[in-house]
Amino acid sequence: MNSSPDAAHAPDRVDWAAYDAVLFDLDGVLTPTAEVHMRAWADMFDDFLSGHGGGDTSAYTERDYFDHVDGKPRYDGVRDFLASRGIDLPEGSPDDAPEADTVCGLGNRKNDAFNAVLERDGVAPFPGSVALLDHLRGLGTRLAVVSSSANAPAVLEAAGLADRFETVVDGRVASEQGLPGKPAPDTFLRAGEICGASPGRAVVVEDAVSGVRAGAAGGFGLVVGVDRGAGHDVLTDAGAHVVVPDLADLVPAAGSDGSPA
Ligand SMILES: O=P(O)(O)OC[C@H]1O[C@@H](O)[C@H](O)[C@@H](O)[C@@H]1O
Repeated sequence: MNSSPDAAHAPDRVDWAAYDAVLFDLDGVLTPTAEVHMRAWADMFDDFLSGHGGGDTSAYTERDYFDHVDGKPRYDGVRDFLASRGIDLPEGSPDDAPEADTVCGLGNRKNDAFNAVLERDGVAPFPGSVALLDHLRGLGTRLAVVSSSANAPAVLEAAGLADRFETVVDGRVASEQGLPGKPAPDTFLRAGEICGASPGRAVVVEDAVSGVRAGAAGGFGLVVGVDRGAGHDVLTDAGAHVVVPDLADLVPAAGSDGSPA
């Protein structure tokens, strides 16, 4: 990138050819599934809070999602939200039944709700994101998905995007390899390594504050925030160099960078 951060990071000036790899978050970046996660979390927490005695049981809001849950691995989201309300539940274990009032039980309850919607409605990717993927494929850029979700492979499959990426570092891979989840940078660093790109030559694309923080903490060459509700300024403050409402805004016009759009 050139020396002036503002000019260098203006959406129409992103020089994709300056990077070896682009590391995409999935839910809310490539597919509208962040909304499905959001709905499933809200249904589960509404139900839980209405029947719980201690701590702050006031209504769960969209702000709670963005501040405490968005972009984090499943049980981290449950734990961080409950902590924000002063509610202490036993951790339990991933095998817990969805009815169990444990951190894992609540996470599993939400996961069942998420999968029911995915199965019922399917998912279509954001057209602007597909346009950017097409552009990057034309440039030969190496592409990865870095998602906190253990459901990432199923979502990619359902969206018809499974064959677009060289690697998928998802929630399951992270726990198998002992990698801390977002906002720690480790999952992005791992994907960059697999794609043979140093952090300075890789781009992180994220819609969640926790994910943007991970990109900033990893020292990536460019951190793109996609504002699907977290807020432009919030994403900028978390460390995004560029914030756009849709990735179509980052697809250069045909021929402007020597490649087809
Ligand atoms: O699908 P899983 O494994 O429960 O992952 C949870 C998280 O996955 C992320 O990709 C979403 O953006 C989060 O907001 C969500 O809570």
